[in-house]
Amino acid sequence: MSDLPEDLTNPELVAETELAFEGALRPHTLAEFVGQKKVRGQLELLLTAASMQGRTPDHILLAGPPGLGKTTLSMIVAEETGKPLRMTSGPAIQHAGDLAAMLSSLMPGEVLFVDEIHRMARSAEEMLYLAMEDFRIDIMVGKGAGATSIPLELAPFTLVGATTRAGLLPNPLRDRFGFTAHLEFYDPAELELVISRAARLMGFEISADAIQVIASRSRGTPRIANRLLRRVRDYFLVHQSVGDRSAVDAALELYDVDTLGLDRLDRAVLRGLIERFKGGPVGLSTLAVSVGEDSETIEAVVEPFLVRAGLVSRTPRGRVATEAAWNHFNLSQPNVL
Ligand SMILES: Nc1ncnc2c1ncn2[C@@H]1O[C@H](COP(=O)(O)OP(=O)(O)OP(=O)(O)O)[C@@H](O)[C@H]1O
Repeated sequence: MSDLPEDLTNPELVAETELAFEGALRPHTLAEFVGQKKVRGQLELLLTAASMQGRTPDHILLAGPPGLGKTTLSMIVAEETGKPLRMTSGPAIQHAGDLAAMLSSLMPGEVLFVDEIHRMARSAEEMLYLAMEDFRIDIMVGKGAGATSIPLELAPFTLVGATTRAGLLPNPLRDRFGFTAHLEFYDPAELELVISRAARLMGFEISADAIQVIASRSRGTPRIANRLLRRVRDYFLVHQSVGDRSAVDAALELYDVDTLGLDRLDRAVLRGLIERFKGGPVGLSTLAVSVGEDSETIEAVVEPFLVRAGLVSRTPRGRVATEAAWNHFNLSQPNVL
């Protein structure tokens, strides 16, 4: 059975039922997209220049933790260019043939979104280099000494790749993107805008200070903000409460969302760091093993927010719990000599 409080603040997990809800709240244009001012400006310039020259926009890599709007931005690129969008993901491309079939059926100008692009098969990656650069692929026919390659022209397309692990992409692939957008966690004021927009779309009243509380517990992530808002709306409905701060506090307490919005895994990592390793420094893989998770999840999903929240720092000797982390658990940091 799923543990609801844990799921609530995990931006990686998206239930089927949530997809329709997310779809309804997605902004459709760059102007509607809240926050990420720098990335918005960069994308706007890239898309406008391409449209002025009547060409397909350069390939775009969107890098950043889950739930910050990478899928949404890929949809916006398609909407802004007025072209169809084809969506797939790295794990779905396990053979070069899967990719060849998709690339050869693209319409001119189509936007191809590849989520988790760092998880694509190596053979497909190599095919993609040529496709991105020359809009061409080489199809191998036959086997062994008699094998020949037949070039196949492709319609020009824009690849939008999304990754939580830009560092894992091989250089030749990374270099073929005309632009890499690094999505940052949202600050509370931006999340307040995301939440008030979503509340408006969901058609319910909520006070400004209630919005503030939700924003402060959303881990800088719009997906979590929208999810908490949904639970708060349920609470308002069932308890027939007005959308004020005390009802929000009660709703979030019920779902065990702490004051910083930390989830079970965040807390396990922090507690492990403090209790088992006296606050560190400790290496990433040792820390991951101690909480029963793989290093990739800790590095890509858990750590970025803990670092950004000032709870963990990365040092050359390993991860260290900061004083704020000790304080969060009401523990006192031992004196470091
Ligand atoms: N800037 C934004 N303004 C308003 N809503 C946003 C914004 N960014 C994301 N959202 C909302 O947050 C939810 C998650 O966004 P999205 O699916 O684009 O994230 P993602 O980065 O692609 O996540 P993942 O990598 O896990 O697929 C969606 O419901 C979307 O509407």
